[in-house]
Amino acid sequence: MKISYLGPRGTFTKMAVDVLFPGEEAYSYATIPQCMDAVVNGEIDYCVVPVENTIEGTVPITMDYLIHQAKLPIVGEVVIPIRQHLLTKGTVELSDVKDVYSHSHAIAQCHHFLHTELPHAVTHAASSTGTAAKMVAAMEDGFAAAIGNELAAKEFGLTILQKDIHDYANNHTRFFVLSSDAGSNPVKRDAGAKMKTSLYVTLPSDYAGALHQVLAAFAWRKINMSKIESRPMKTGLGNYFFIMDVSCEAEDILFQGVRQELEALGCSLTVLGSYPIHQYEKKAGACS
Ligand SMILES: O=C(O)C(=O)C[C@]1(C(=O)O)C=C[C@@H](O)C=C1
Repeated sequence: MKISYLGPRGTFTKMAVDVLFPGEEAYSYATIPQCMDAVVNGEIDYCVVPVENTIEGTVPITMDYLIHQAKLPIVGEVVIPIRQHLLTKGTVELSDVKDVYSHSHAIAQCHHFLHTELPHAVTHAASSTGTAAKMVAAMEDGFAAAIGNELAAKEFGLTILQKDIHDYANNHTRFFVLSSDAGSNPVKRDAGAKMKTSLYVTLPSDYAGALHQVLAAFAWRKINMSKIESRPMKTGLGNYFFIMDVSCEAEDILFQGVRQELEALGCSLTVLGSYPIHQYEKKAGACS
C-alpha cells in the first residue's frame, strides 16, 4: 500500500501516517495538493491530509482543494494529539532567537507564546513543520528556531529549547484518509468505532430561513451534526456553501430522507465520504 503525506519526515502528518499505516510505504510530498494529486493520478493508493485543529480550526487548503479540485472520497479519519516544541540548533537563550520558522497552522497554535516570550522574533511561514526544522538545521547561525515536534528534532538533529509551546493544552489535529475508491476500507475499524459522514450543501438562493430549513431536515430525524462551517464558493462575495459532519452513514435511510427533502427545497447535497472515526488518545506518547 502506498501512502502520500505532507513531508519531509518529521511532520505531524507523518505521525498520523505511522499511527494509521505502520510499516506501509509512505511517500513525502511538498504540498497538500501534491499529496492529493498523487492519488488522483494513480501513483499512490491513499493520502493522509490534515483537516482540522483544536486551536486553529479548519486547514482551508485541504478542504478547498478536496472540494474544488481533487474530489477524492474520504475513506478514513484519525485524530492525534499535537505537541508543539521550539527547536534550535544547539542550546541558545530564548532572548537570542531572532527568527522562527514553521507551518502557518503551527505558528497559529503558538501565537500567545510567540507574543509573550519571543516578541522580538520574526516569524516565517514554511511549507510544513518538518521543512522548517530542516531549514533551521541547515542554517549557519544558531539564532533561528523551528516550531515542530520531537520526531522532527530527532530527524534533523535539533535541540528542544522549550517543550509544549502551544497555547492551549488540549491540542489535537484531525486528518482525513483519501482514496480514489469510495468503497475502499484501508483503516482497520476499531471495535465499536462510530461512523461519520462529511458533506456539503449549497443553498438555491439567499432567502430568509434557508439554512434553518436545512438544519431542520437533520434535526427532526435526530441526526446529530458535529460540525458545520461555511466556506466561500469563490463565485462572488457573499456566496457560501456549508460543510457538515453528521453522525450516521450516507446509506442510512434517514440520511436518504434528508437528501430528498433538501433536493425538494432546491438545495444540492454532495457527500464527501462516510468513514469510521479513530481517536489515538491512548497512543499519545507516539505523537510528541
Ligand atoms: O506541518 C506539519 O507538520 C503538518 O503535518 C501540517 C499541519 C497542519 O496543516 O495543520 C498538521 C498538524 C499540525 O496541526 C500543524 C501542521
